[in-house]
Amino acid sequence: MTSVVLGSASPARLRVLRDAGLDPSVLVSDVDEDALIAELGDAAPHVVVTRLAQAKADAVVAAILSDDVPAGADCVILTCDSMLLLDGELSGKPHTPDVAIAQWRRMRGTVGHLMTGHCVTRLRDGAVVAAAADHQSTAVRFSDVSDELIERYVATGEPLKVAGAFTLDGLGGWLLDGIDGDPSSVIGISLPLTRRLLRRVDVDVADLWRA
Ligand SMILES: Nc1nc2c(ncn2[C@@H]2O[C@H](COP(=O)(O)OP(=O)(O)OP(=O)(O)O)[C@@H](O)[C@H]2O)c(=O)[nH]1
Repeated sequence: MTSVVLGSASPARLRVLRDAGLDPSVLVSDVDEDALIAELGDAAPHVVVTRLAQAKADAVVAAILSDDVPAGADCVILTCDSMLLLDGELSGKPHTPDVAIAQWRRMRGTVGHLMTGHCVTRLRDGAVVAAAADHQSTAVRFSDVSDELIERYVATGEPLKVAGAFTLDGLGGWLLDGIDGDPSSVIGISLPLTRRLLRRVDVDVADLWRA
C-alpha cells in the first residue's frame, strides 16, 4: 500500500485531501521561500511556484531519508506552493493588515490568477524512484468591494495568512464574483492535477482512497 505524506503546514491542503478520501501524514518543510524567490529573480511566475514546490519536496525527502522518519516503504510526497499573480506581480501571504488592505484595494474589481506549483515525489525503500511537477493557474474575479468591507474582512485576520489575501472557501468567498478553473487549486492543492502527477509516478489515485 502506498502511503501519502503531505509536505505542507497548510490546514487547507490537509482538509482538501482528507475530504477527497486521503489520510496523509504531515511533514512540514523548512524551505526559506523568500530566499529562493530572490534567487529565481525574474523567472516566470509558473516557474517560481513550481520550483518552490520542488524545493519543499527536496526538504521533506531529506528529512525522511536522514531522520528515518517512518514514511512507509512505498510513499508519495505531495508538496505545493501558492501565490497570486496580479498585473504581472506575484504575491504570497500579506502577513500584516496594511499589506492586506493595500492588496485588496489593488485587486478589487479585477481578475487575478492564483498559481499553485505542485510536486509529487515517490519514495520506495529509501530512494526517490520518480517525481513529477507542474502548476495550475486559476482565474479569480474579485468583487469591487468598498473600503469598509475590505477593512472589516482584514480585521478578521483570515486574509493575513493566505496567498493573495483571500480565501475561496472562507469569509473571502463573500468578496469574490467567481473563478474560472479548479477550486481545489485555489484552496491549496489541485485534485485533478495531483491525480495526473500521481499517474506520472505510476500511482492510481483510487488506490490511495481510504477504504
Ligand atoms: N482555505 C484557503 N486557504 C488558501 C486559499 N488560497 C490560498 N490559501 C492558503 O495560502 C497558503 C499559501 O501559502 P504556501 O506558502 O503555498 O503554503 P503554506 O501555508 O505556507 O504551507 P507550506 O506548504 O508548508 O509552505 C496555503 O496554506 C494555502 O492553503 C483559499 O482560497 N482558501
